[in-house]
Amino acid sequence: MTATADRAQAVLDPVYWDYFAGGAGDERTLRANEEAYARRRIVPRVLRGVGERDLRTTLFGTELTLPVLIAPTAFHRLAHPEGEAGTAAAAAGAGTVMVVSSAATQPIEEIAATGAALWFQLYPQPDAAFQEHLIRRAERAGCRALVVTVDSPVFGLRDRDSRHGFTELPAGYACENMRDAAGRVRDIAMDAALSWDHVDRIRAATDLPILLKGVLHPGDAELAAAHGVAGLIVSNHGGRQLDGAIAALDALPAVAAATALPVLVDGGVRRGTDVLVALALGATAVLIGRPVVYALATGGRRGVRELLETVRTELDHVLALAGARRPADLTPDLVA
Ligand SMILES: Cc1cc2nc3c(=O)[nH]c(=O)nc-3n(C[C@H](O)[C@H](O)[C@H](O)COP(=O)(O)O)c2cc1C
Ligand SMILES: O=C(O)C(=O)c1ccccc1
Repeated sequence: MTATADRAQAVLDPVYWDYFAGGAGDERTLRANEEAYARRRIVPRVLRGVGERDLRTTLFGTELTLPVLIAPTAFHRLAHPEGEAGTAAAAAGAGTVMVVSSAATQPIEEIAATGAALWFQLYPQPDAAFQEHLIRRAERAGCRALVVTVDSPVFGLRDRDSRHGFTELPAGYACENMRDAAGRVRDIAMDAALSWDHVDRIRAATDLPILLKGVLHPGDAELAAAHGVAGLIVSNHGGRQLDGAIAALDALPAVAAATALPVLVDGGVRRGTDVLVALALGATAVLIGRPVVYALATGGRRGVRELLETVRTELDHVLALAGARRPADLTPDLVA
């Protein structure tokens, strides 16, 4: 991953690089996410007659060819002119799901035209009518799930962006999926007053499965199930929100133990071994954020496809070495 990050830094405007790469505060949580994987050691099983591996995973009725999704990240056109549609084309080619950010810089309909299986990420909006408008649009575009980000009651304080004065998209770019019924782009509202009532409201507004993204506490995992949520994403927003928050991987086991819902995790997943460790510790699948943006910046859709194929090859390989035929064979005893 380091090589791609370095190449991305070399091609990107330094302001955009810092936006993509950076985190909140002292970036402790940003670092902790990767360090948590680096700390784990795999305890492989031998002579299991594994044979050909099978990486397929089904999530809410969609079959993925590998248990690795594309995390929602903002502003893909700042990374590469192909933008979100380039990323989606790679997801389609690889046979996985792209979660499209609320802050995508292309219309969801254009992203969907690539044929990719899409989920739509939603910042819960205090204006109920506007929120319902956004949900309808995502549904009509064919999105198969809603990912409701709950770790952002306020926007994270990111020193790198403050230093650059990077507060909004440059001219010629817009959050195309934040248009209201009159076609005007609205700012993404973050609202610390939001509560579980709001989750209930979103649920009442759609039949799509709802995942909550940004859950770290097992108590919230229990509440989520009680509120009819379909799945969870254990995440600290890639260290961009609450600096000092627990590493995503460290939070995973307790969240997975607290609920029967499918639990996904993101933050710091860089290699096939990381995917193996996350699945062994209770995840049904993982999502990848920054590496996708870096691959898009350096190679457009082909770059992102290459990244996904590399992760697939690595995961297939380490499953064989650890004595597992399929993701479901991975259990916590395989990780020390
Ligand atoms: C540049 C950037 C933009 C992001 N934008 C969003 C967003 O719009 N919505 C969201 O829910 N998460 C967003 N995230 C968080 C990612 O979905 C994900 O949680 C995180 O990047 C995973 O960590 P990783 O980058 O270490 O893989 C963003 C992350 C980055 C790096
Ligand atoms: O930068 C982010 O992490 C992010 O989530 C976001 C939220 C709103 C607008 C743009 C990006």
